[in-house]
Amino acid sequence: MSQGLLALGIEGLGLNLSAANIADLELFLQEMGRWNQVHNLTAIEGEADSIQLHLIDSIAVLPVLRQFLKAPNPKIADLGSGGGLPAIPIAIVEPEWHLSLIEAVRKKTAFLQHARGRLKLKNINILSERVENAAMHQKGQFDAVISRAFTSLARFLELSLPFLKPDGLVFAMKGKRADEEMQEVCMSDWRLLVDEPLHIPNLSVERRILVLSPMRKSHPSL
Ligand SMILES: C[S@@+](CC[C@H](N)C(=O)[O-])C[C@H]1O[C@@H](n2cnc3c(N)ncnc32)[C@H](O)[C@@H]1O
Repeated sequence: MSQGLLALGIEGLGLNLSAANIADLELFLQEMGRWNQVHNLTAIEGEADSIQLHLIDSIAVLPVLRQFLKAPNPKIADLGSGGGLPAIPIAIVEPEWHLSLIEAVRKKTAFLQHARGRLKLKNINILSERVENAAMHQKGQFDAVISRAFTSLARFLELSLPFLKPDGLVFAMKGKRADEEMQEVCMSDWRLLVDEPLHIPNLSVERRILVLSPMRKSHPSL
């Protein structure tokens, strides 16, 4: 087992990760690093540990997801998945959950397909298209929609709505602009269930998770 993620304090998240989980997370990081050099998948640069910190950031939301997603095999859509964050780390740690990764840029979805094969992940599905398009053929199918660094909160909520089952929830991973972004959301359309700070070991920037449910319980065109 590599010391990389352990040294960065991944165990401090209290997720009870197995040795196999950590090995798979490390393998994902290696593959991402390798593809990044050639294909410039992410804008992540600089300090050697930065990709690891993005991964830890992605799984720090798991306690909140576990608290709300009680069905045995919840279906989750990750909008604007990029190089697979947060969906791939979540899929590694929660093999019974089903994740659909929606990403418009083909070189990114080529990497996601590669990672799926390399990690033998049977619980992810990759949609190489725009979210707006995927919404038309995936209506009302998801227990949850999540995103990280995708778009403004108001736009994310608007794009999420068609994907949600009647009791579906939206999980927004946000930074310090969350309050500003909340101002743009029409709160007669959405109920804010959770707004919690996330503590990410070794990451000083502010992280928050917002959980919202739509007031209108199903999409009008369902
Ligand atoms: C800043 S990246 C974040 C990627 C990843 N979620 C992360 O946290 O590293 C935003 C991603 O959203 C994708 N994207 C933006 N608008 C999109 C749309 N309408 N449909 C699908 N993907 C989109 C971009 O191609 C890009 O990969």
